[in-house]
Amino acid sequence: MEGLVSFQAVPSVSRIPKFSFLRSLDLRRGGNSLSFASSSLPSLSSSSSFSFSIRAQQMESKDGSATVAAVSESETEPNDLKIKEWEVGMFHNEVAASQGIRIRRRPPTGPPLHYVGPFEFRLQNEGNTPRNILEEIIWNKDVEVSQLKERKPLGALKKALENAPPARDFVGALKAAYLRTGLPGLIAEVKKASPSRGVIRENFDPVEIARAYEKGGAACLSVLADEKYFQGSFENIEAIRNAGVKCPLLCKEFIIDAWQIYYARTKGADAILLIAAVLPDLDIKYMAKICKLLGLAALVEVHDEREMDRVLEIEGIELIGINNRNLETFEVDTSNTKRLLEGKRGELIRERGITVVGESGLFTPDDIAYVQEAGVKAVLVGESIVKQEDPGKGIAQLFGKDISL
Ligand SMILES: O=C(O)c1ccccc1NCC(=O)[C@H](O)[C@H](O)COP(=O)(O)O
Repeated sequence: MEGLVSFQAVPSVSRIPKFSFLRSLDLRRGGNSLSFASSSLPSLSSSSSFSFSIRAQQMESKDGSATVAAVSESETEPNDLKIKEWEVGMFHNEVAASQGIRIRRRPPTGPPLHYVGPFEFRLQNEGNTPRNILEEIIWNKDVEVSQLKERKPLGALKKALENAPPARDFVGALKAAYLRTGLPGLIAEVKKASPSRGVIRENFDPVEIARAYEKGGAACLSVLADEKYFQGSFENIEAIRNAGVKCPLLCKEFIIDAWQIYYARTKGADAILLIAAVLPDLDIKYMAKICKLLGLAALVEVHDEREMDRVLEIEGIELIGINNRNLETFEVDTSNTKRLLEGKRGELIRERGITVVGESGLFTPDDIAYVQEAGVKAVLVGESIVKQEDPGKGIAQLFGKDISL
């Protein structure tokens, strides 16, 4: 029988995926679909649903089962590396899913093809398309970073660190601003465009905007590095730093690889962003350690209670951002900041002296007062100030007074 047969399967074996099952796969008919039996199926979270397509001559026995047996090593060899890469990606996704992370990492080249005798298998991961904008950004970042890493290996970056300007105290600058003004320290964002708003500022000169922010009383700056979705760049960070702007700089990038942290430092960044919706706990721990080593601050961003609880479990976190924007849906709700700082969580944060940053959707003095009342000592603001003709004056409007004095 020639044709395309596909079926859904939700394997429950919990361990690192191994593809030895390909060497002996037993396919059985179950109703109008096919089911399979194997003792060594890849371990997947219960939410994952994998469809297997089989395009081949199907051998059927009388009871409706089809058995694919014993494929030699030499037949699988060309595909082995891809399979391994895919396994690692799947394992990462499984760990992430167990921590409530919905953002999956990109399958390296799509799922690998498997040739088993006359059979050809492709494991398809729900069509291999990102499920939301954040996932799409992360999948693109994966490709981008691997290309950049080839051009500038970590060894070269470590060497370049010797010529990087010294890291400045990002958290210290926020605390000093709070003490000086009695208002949340401002991280003013140098942001040309965003996926939710499109182009926010047409005549975009990053250095001019950075200078205006500094003059207007910003404590620190956040500079978008992502090119594809935000029209930012690492060169903007470098240009602002080289122009002599004194405010410490946050590299606003989607960090998925420690390499990016070193890269940000070589460009003059003083802080980086770690997004809990994207990074499993171990990655956050590991990356926060690298930041310490390089003298960088790590702003760990959360959006919901589960992410906040995960981050509070990690020792040594000094700076937490609460994003009011849901990065999967773009929905903005400033009451998110308040909700996440209520009760035990707020107590723990105060006890530990963690600085909390209220992020996104802040437009008016009332918005600032609202998140300050909720417990933040800093705010991260982009759109409302960057779109003003004079972004420095935009700051005065946002706070309802001149905070530069
Ligand atoms: O801003 C977006 O559309 C966006 C989409 C997907 C991922 C991240 C995104 N933004 C990052 C931010 O959270 C904001 O740039 C930052 O908090 C400032 O927000 P705002 O003051 O609302 O510009």
